[in-house]
Amino acid sequence: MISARGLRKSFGDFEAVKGIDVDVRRGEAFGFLGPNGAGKSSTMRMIAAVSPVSGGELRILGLDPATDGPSIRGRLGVCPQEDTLDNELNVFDNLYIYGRYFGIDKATVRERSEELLEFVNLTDKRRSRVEDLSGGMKRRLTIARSLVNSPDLLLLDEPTTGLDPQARHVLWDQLFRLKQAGVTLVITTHYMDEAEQLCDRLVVMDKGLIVAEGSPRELIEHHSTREVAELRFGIGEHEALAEKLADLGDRVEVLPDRLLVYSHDGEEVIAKTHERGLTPVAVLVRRSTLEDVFLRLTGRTLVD
Ligand SMILES: Nc1ncnc2c1ncn2[C@@H]1O[C@H](COP(=O)(O)OP(=O)(O)OP(=O)(O)O)[C@@H](O)[C@H]1O
Repeated sequence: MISARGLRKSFGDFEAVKGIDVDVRRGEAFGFLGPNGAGKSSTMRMIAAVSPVSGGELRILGLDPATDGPSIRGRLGVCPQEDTLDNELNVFDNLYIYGRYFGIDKATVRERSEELLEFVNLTDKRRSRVEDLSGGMKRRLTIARSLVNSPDLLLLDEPTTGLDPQARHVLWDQLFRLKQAGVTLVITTHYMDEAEQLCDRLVVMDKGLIVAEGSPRELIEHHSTREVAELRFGIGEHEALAEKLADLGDRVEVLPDRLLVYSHDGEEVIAKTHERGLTPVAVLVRRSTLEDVFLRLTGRTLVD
């Protein structure tokens, strides 16, 4: 569905994407995970054929965005980071008018709009004004709109940024159902839980480069330990204590408010910490996540 080789994007002298290789296969959910400024949106806009490639090769659905932009755009669904719904129109007309832009006939687009409203649970809001919708409803309507032309490939740029936890879960559920229906999903996100929930495969991006690639499970197995013991001591104590606890795990990370000890047995780390006469204010043992992978690879947290 997508093939990129040495793909680059520059803005003047600044290189936002510094030569990346990506392959997205039909039917998978593929993610770009990285912090703000990693180059995810710049990559996504090139894939959406709305931003010219600065270097390297890019094929979308086997087509070249430089010469086949209109054909590519007609076959994609795009859900941009910012909502771009038409506030002047009601919910139904946002779908209907958008569908008509694609040249779909009136009866088909009407039927399709009704189906999509049903799919995103907005049927009872069909005559509401867009500005009266909650943030989660607006996102769902944007996703419905991006599906009006029945795309094979759906691009979602930060689909749940700014939504509350419940609205995020509703949206994940809908994206999961789309994937089951055979739609290929490409998602950018800086939420590691979103990447873990939705993506079959992902690339971790940082500063315009891909720093790792694989399924969430592969990335975690390869770059982290099974468990992490989180130890919270008094403010300012973490740096010095990290040295004292360094031998308890594969490695220790110092965050401003806690120590992370990476080990296959987190409970043992905590027991040994107490044996050494150290008493953390709070402890937690958890499984490694993609956040730990990112920290390992870049030395920073995703939400910096
Ligand atoms: N039109 C532009 N002109 C100049 N610089 C840009 C432009 N668009 C993006 N950039 C810069 O390119 C870098 C990558 O931005 P990009 O939006 O691709 O990152 P991102 O990973 O999607 O982050 P975000 O989640 O904040 O969108 C940033 O440093 C950004 O300031």
